[in-house]
Amino acid sequence: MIPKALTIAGSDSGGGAGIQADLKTFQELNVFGMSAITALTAQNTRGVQGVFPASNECVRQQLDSIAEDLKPQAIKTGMLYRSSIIQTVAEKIKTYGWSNVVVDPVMIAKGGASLLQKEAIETLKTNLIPLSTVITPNIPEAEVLTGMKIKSNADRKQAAEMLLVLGCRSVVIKGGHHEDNLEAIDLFFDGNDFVWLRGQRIQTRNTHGTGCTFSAAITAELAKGENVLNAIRTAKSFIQAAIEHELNIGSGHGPTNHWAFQTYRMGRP
Ligand SMILES: Nc1ncnc2c1ncn2[C@@H]1O[C@H](COP(=O)(O)OP(=O)(O)OP(=O)(O)O)[C@@H](O)[C@H]1O
Ligand SMILES: Cc1ncc(COP(=O)(O)O)c(N)n1
Repeated sequence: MIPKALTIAGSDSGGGAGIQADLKTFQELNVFGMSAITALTAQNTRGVQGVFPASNECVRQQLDSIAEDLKPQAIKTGMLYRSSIIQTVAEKIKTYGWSNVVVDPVMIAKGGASLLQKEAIETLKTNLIPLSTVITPNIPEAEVLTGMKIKSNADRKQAAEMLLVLGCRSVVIKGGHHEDNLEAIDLFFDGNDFVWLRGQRIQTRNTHGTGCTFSAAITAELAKGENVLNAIRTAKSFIQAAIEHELNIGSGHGPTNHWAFQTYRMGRP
């Protein structure tokens, strides 16, 4: 059986983040990729020049078309933009009984553009996060979702505990935004164990789409039947390779190298 994964996210015309990063990642991990697009963005490595959200009906129909014919073994959400799209997605996850749900609570693009309306944060917390197998906030997103400041490792553990109370089955709080100069360390928590996932921090500005790529890699591994922690370990290895073997495309924050994992590194750390 060919594993199939679905991404529900925004399109990045520049090809480094969003739907484009997700489908490239699925492909590299030998998973058939499908997409439901929540918004079109006019975007490049310099920033986001325009955001054009889809109608609820457009999102609904894409999800129905996929569900009626193609059963995804895992799904991820990225940019959802507004409350009513989150509600639509949550309803469809329940209607179709989709499991292995990865929620990347995308809020703000690197250049500062808002990819989620402020009033949608509550809907994300109450409607979507409780349906998720794992959520993958970066540190600023975890701060918004918990209302606490995250500085120390102890803070991050406390935030992970608070996020689990929202109803997700597990959480990984990514460390890309941490001030550590030597390592990029992510924290996994599933209610029992805290696991720190370490990687060498690469000094580069070519990190556009790291979060999307990381959560897409988790989704691809879940679609193949891997457990959550193994899926996250592979995703960490995938993103490490993609940042390390940079491409230098564009004049701003360039995309990561989605070929690198296949080319240079096949295993988990
Ligand atoms: N400079 C870096 N070197 C190595 N790994 C990194 C670097 N930056 C981020 N990572 C890793 O990439 C993954 C994504 O983390 P990050 O915190 O950057 O997510 P994000 O904020 O959602 O992405 P973005 O900043 O692109 O929006 C994590 O596994 C993180 O540890
Ligand atoms: C359509 C879209 N979705 C998400 C992101 C954030 O990307 P990331 O956090 O992976 O850099 C983005 N810039 N554009």
